Amino acid sequence: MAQKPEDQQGSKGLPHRPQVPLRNDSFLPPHLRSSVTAVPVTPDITQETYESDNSNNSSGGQGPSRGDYFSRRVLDHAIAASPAPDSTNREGQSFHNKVTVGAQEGKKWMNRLTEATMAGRRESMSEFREISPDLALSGNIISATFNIPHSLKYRKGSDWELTPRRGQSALFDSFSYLSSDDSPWNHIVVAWTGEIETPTDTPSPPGTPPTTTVHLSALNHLSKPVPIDGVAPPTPPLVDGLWIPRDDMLRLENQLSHNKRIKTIPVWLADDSDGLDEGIRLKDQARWRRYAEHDLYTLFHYRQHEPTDGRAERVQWADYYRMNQKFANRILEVYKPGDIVIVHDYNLMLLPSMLRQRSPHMYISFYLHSPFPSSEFLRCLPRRKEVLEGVLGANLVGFQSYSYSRHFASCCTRILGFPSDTAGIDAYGGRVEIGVFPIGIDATKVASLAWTDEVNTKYGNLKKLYEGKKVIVGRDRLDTVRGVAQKLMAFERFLEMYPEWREKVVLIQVTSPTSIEEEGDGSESKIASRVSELIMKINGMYGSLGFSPVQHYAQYISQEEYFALLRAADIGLITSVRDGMNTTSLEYVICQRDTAGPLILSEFSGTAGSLKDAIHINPWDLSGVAEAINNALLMPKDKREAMQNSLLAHVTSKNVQFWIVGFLRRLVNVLGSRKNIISTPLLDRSEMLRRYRAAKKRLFMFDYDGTLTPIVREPSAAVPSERVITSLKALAADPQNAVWIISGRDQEFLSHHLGHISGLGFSAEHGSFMRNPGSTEWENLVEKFDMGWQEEVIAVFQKYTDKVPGSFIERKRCALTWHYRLADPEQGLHMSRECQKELEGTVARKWDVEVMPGKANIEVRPTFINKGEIAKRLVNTYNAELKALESDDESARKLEFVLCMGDDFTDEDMFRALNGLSAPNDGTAEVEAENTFSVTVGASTKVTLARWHVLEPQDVIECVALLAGVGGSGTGATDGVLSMGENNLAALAAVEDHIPEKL
Ligand SMILES: O=P(O)(O)OC[C@H]1O[C@@H](O)[C@H](O)[C@@H](O)[C@@H]1O
Repeated sequence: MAQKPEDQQGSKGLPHRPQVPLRNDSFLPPHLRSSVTAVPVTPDITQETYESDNSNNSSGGQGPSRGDYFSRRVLDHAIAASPAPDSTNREGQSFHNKVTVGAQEGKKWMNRLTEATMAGRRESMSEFREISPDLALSGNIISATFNIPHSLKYRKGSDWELTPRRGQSALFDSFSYLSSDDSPWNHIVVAWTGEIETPTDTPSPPGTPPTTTVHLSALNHLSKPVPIDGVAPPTPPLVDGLWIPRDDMLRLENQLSHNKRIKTIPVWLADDSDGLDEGIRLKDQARWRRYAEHDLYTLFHYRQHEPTDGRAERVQWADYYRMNQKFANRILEVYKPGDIVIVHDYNLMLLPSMLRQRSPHMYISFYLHSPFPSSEFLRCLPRRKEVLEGVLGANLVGFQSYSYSRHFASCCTRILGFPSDTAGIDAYGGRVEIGVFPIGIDATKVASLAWTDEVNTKYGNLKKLYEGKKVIVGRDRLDTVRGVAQKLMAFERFLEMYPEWREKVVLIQVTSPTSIEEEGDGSESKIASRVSELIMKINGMYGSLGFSPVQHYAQYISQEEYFALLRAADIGLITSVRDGMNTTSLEYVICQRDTAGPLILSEFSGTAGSLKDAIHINPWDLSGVAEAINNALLMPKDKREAMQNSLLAHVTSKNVQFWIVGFLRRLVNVLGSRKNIISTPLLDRSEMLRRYRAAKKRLFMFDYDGTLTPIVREPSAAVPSERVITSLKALAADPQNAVWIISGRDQEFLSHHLGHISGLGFSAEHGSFMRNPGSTEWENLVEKFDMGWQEEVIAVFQKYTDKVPGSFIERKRCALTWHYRLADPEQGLHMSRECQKELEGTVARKWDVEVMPGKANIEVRPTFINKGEIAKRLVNTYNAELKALESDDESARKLEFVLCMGDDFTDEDMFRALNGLSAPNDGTAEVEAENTFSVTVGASTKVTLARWHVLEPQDVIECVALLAGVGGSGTGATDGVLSMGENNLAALAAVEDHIPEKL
């Protein structure tokens, strides 16, 4: 196999050579390796048609509930080179006049421009490795996308017929680039076969009834042409399945994996596709796209279905889940450490976390090609949590525009409760970065396709046909979000408002059928009839016998016709009411390089953010659009050219290569920086257990909220579970143990919920009150402190309570807390920062009190008393008692084991105190460092003074249960092991054996 440029120059002596040989077939699944011979040539993907679904890259056609499967995971976890074309040359002519029109010239011009653009930044692997030198990149990229880039036709026993798939041209062009010799990466695509078409009768598998013909259009009713004029095309007969024997499956895999342009590994989807030993039976093939297209696509474009009883949704969700799982299985067959996985679009939103679960250190990114709605909309989706959590398995999540990324972050905060900012989300103990990467097109390819002889002829014909007329061109898919009806209404308004243009302007609207299973409720035929009605009305009102102002083509058109049309236009009109990235608008800009026809673009298109020089319109404001059309038609040439130059420079420089390379650079950066951030090690439970068992006197200090119980919305609802009570009881019952709860909670709460465990000691309100084990009396440590500050704090808290709906004040005897857990999370956080600032600038200056931000709260308490002081006091007291025993054994004169666990800012005082008490490491410390386990509950990336971390309260409880010998943890790890009551190695090994599984 041909080597990439960099491999040929292995002598470059680069510090990080790929560990996996580049460009060999070890990257393929085993059964496809070394089968390079006799591979039939498949069509070049660059020759794909532009006739349909191409207008919007976001929607290119393409179980079980989450439980706690993911919560327990650990995430360690050109303008550039060439100047923009000048608007004038030396003679003062326009740049465009300089360019000779004609196929060859046009191609050369565009090639020169793009080559210059790319020249300065052709990537090499070493460049990527320099971004993050410590990253072990293999040089391989696995792209996961829903459909393979080909449509498939199957005939038993012969080679498969592969034709380029319609739509998603930008994405497929990015695949071509990554797979080409211009890119330093090895690239492979993992994708579903898509609905397989077969024109002939096929045999049945052994023992099953014979099957007959399967027609694609029978399987996905929405992929058939839309009956725009009320005449439906004939429907092919429905059949019950297509059987593909194993040999033919392998033949396709071989063809796809040796494709000249893009190597693909197909994902086979069928009900019983687990075995695949004999072959595969395909029945309702469209089912695999149903959930994504019916539920996600719709909602992401701000459209909602009527609520249902959920039965159909459950089935579709199960298919979606299984489909994502099949992708994960397929990827893991080829994945090697150091490979980068890029998951594309809404069909595969569960895939990142499914991969993360099975390969915690995988480099995973996710890119959403469609819009992402605001949390107000997303929260209507019954599976909102699963979908968000699925994506959060990625290291980097990319969006088309800033507003989509902002919505995603805000959904993660509002729906999942994860802290987020504009750059990322803190989730599952790690950081998921987000970024904006507007997709581009392959400008060189489009330019070369748009100036062929055939296109030139068609262009000439069109110009002749519409001689003397101004031509407005629209090309959209016929679904509700493309705004075709809005466009027609605006055009009608234009003819009404500006009668001088009647009979002088024609709107050529090409409408292709949708391939999206979006509506399922007949909306697609409703929109088709609405479009027909509007056209009839406009043509009836403003047309004549010899002229129709709207020329409507409800069909796929050829690539040549498409480009001829874009070139022949005086105005490009895009009125989508919502779309991710509109590639037609980008292709229009290329096609207008000589004629500079203005582009009128909906502000609701993701492209609007990048194409600043287009004329932006609101498709809902019909008079505004009409006005924009009139202005565009009257626009002076120099203004049009200036706009065009700027747009063209943007489209050619921010092309598809720029997009994918930018995305990869950012990903490599994110992965590299991940290594440098603070990482507190995960608690070594076997080491802790060993030390525990060896110790004669042990001290335990547990925080309460967020440590022994999860944080809940209503503070009073944070009651200890049965397992917490049983484990604490067992631990405290051991006379060698001193067990304390050190909390910000008040005496009443602690006494009420845990006071019955007589062996427990308590410290309430961050150290203000103490109750010794075995006692019911509380000692007041702040008795002598002036509490005058409380009224001032309450006044400030009250002000914020009035401003933030859902917030409230918790008055304890000493400490005061303002909670915003029930408030809007973003407003709550913002106002809590204001509140903290205000308190620090006023009350805290006057009184000796500390203002502490907690989890969705702010607390104020006297400075001199804190949890750290209590920790010191306990260690000193117990050590003093041990010394008083005057044992001969030196080690028995001090605590031999200390475990302290907490989750928030206030617990850091305990960790700080213990760090002080366990130093120096020369035997003179109050407690030896190796016997001191300070553990924070939360991410390994959290800034903490603790030496260890665990992820969540559940882990704390399992630790307590492990030490106390309480079984039934659900892992079985401790069952029957500690009850042996002996410190034998076999028992310990048994525990250790189970620990990795648990962690
Ligand atoms: O110190 P802990 O146990 O984490 O508690 C912190 C805070 O948690 C909150 O939930 C309580 O309402 C407060 O009263 C308390 O101070």
